[in-house]
Amino acid sequence: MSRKAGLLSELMSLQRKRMLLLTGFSVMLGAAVTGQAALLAESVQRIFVERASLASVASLLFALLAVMATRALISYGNGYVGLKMAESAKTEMRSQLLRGLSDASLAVALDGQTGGKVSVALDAVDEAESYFSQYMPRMIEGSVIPLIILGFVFGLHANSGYIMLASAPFIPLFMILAGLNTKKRADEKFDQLAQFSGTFLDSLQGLVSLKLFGKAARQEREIERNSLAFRDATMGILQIAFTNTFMLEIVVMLSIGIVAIELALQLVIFNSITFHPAFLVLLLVPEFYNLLKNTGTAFHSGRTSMGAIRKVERLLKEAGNSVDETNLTTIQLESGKLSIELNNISFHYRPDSFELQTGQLILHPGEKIAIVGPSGSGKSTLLHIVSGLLQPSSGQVLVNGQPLNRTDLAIWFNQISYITQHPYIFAGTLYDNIAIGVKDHASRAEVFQAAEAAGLAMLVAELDQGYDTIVGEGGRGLSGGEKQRLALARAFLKRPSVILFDEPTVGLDLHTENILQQSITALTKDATVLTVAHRLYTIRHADRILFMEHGKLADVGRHEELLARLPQYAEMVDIQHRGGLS
Ligand SMILES: Nc1ncnc2c1ncn2[C@@H]1O[C@H](COP(=O)(O)OP(=O)(O)OP(=O)(O)O)[C@@H](O)[C@H]1O
Repeated sequence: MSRKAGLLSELMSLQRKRMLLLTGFSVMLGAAVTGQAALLAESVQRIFVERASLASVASLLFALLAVMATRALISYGNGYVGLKMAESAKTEMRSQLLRGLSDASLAVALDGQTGGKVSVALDAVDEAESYFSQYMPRMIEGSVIPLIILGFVFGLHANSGYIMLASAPFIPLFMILAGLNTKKRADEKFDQLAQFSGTFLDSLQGLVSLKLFGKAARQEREIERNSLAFRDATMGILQIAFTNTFMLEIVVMLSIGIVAIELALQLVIFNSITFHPAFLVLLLVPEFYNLLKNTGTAFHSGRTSMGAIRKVERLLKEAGNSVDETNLTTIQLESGKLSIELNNISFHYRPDSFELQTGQLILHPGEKIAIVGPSGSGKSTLLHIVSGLLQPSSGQVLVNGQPLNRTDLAIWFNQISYITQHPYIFAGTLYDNIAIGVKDHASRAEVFQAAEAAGLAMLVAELDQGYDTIVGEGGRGLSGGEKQRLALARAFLKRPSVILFDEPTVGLDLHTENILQQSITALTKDATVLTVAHRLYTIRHADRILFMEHGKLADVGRHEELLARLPQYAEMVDIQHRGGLS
């Protein structure tokens, strides 16, 4: 769905039927309110004024009871529809967020604080609930029932009707004045909450580093500062709410008082009205103002919710409009050897910063390509572009001659494996962590086979619970080499046509490196491979080497060719030969 119309109107358009239902309920509620007052006034008139026997008014009292029960039932129905509206709006917002964030490019995913995004997806969406469960039902009630009551009162006693008509606009006026301020404060509140959540998660994740650098106390103060700012923003909103309620109460009490005095004067001094209609009007007046007052209170919480909805909308905008995956897929890929063409790609993270430029380059099917170059020259960025995680600013990636669009990514991801230096291990069993390598279900035997091929069998044998050992956050830790092997096992299970690989530079002993190398050779046998290479072994055995410098491809060729013609390359190889000491 288009986001041009705004998230709120998008959400409201999904609620049309329920809004109609609420309007119907409100009309019925208006009839019940006036009916209840009429029956009550009639009962009082008969029992206390006309001194009728209880038996003669029994049917009247039963009717009154029935109307009261119906009113309660309709109110319940109103609340239920409101909750259903809130439920579906929250589901819609969360699924849009989930889609938006998972479809977002890597650059967007890395932008901003994770904790802030989590807070928007959880807290802001929850806060948006009252717009649908409170604000909308009260607003509909407030625009239907008071009109019914007013019409009824005008029929009974026009003067009271005029007083109600003259005083009623003060309530929406207060609502609007307070609401304008609430909207701004609600925006501030959610900014504070997102900042607080972001800093909190960031600090938790980096707790070890903070402690080691003796900065834990400083971070504690930062969290405290953020939390106090959030408290102040919340208290500011509550202050407005209390002032608003106080002002509304005064307006309501004054208005009821004026109508009551006017009725008393007409009844006692001018004798221009009888007890029955006067009492009926007196019963209806508080109903009228209470409804308007409830609308005022709901208006306040509605404005707070709008702030939350805007926060969700902003995050959705940042994530980029989620791609509608239906029928947009154009690329046709079959497993096997795939060629990749980089067609004059340029990319920058931000304007006026580092820029990657590839020129024209074809990676042939089954070719083993190594990317080398100084730190910061753009090797990982190039890998991210080829993987589809980053979208080029201009130029195209072509796979088997077909341009790779954002909509094709699901198909493309099915064909590739990207093994980074720090593979992510999810909280779960070792088995599940390997099994995510395939889109469809993999048999246990296939998972075991993949683990064995990746050299994980020895580790599994040492674990009490074997493949069912919980790893990742909160589970058993894994070493750098073990994580790499786990990532390789995922790839073995997937058997991709293209493998993108970011070799770890440090930390692996020769034995582990040997096991990994054997696994990698077996895995990459038939695939097209693009490796950010640090090991001399990989570089030497590559079919071609891309040498990158300042974001550009400085040269492309075989090891011997580059040694002969590119001094920077020769120097790099020399340093590697001397064990990295220069
Ligand atoms: N998310 C980002 N936002 C902005 N700039 C970035 C981002 N990621 C990387 N860069 C910058 O882009 C440039 C290339 O980074 P990249 O990680 O591709 O280099 P690299 O050659 O892989 O480096 P290394 O060998 O040290 O891993 C660097 O100047 C880096 O600071």
